[in-house]
Amino acid sequence: MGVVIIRNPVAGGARHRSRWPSVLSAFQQTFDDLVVQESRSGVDARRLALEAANAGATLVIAAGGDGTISDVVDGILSSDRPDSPLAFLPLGTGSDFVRNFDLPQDPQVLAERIAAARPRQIDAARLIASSADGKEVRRHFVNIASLGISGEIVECVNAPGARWLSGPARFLVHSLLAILRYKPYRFEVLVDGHKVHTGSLALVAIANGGWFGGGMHVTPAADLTDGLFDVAVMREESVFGLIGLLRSLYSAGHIGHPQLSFHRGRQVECRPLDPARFPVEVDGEQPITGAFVAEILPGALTIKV
Ligand SMILES: Nc1ncnc2c1ncn2[C@@H]1O[C@H](COP(=O)(O)OP(=O)(O)OP(=O)(O)O)[C@@H](O)[C@H]1O
Repeated sequence: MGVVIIRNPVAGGARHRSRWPSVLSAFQQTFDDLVVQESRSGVDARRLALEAANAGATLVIAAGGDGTISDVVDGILSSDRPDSPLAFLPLGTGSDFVRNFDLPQDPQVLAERIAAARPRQIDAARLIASSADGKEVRRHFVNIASLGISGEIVECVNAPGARWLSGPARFLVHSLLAILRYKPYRFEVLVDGHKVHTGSLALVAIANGGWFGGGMHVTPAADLTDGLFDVAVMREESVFGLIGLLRSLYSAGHIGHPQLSFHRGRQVECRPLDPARFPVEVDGEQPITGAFVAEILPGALTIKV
């Protein structure tokens, strides 16, 4: 098996669907052994990636947004060939993870850059949580897991009834609604076994990459190769304070804010103090609910970009 593109045909909405034929043609000109597989769901994207890696794909290209990249990473790292190289073809709405790589927009230039790139290692991460029936759930992720208001926004943005709005408008509308309804969440955060917070807060971001929420530069010092999470804890409690804080994230103007602290570590544990209000998002999707432990996996993912 040669080069496999795993494409989410619904990622990025109509704008990306209309671009797809020209993008595909650019990749076909660069890779003569190209196979395209379309996912039917996130679970299906994970399965396709796992099967491609097990079948000996020389390169897996995730074509979609952050959710698709996350599912493909989970598939590759769960396969028998977790060192199978991965590249990205950004076709998502927010496409936050690829901001870490400064990729060219032109599909032909991107395809040539991927073909010429040397494989290298970056960190990935694993979440360990429990399902509703008490079974252990393990899930890889690659960008950011967060909880609090970000989890609530993702829940609303991804709801089937919200899809009538275009991606950016949907994100803006649901962010505003969630902020207007905002009441602080209560949980406990431990970094490498040390308690860094107990009680009310707005948001905790456990980051491998630097961006989430469609361009919010929440952890500007994050390094994909340092073997550590950057953890941002936001304690802001008022609605107006929160609006100001979230706005400042786009330009990384939140650094030094008195209600914010940053931590670094290999393992982060989050426990709800109020289990009914514990919204979690993982790379923009919601694969788990409830308490979890996140572990960094230094150099676990091989990329070619
Ligand atoms: N064929 C499909 N039909 C419907 N949903 C799919 C399909 N394939 C994957 N999905 C789901 O599509 C959702 C969105 O995917 P993705 O994150 O890649 O795009 P996006 O939301 O437009 O971009 P971003 O996350 O970067 O903002 C994910 O929840 C994934 O599980």
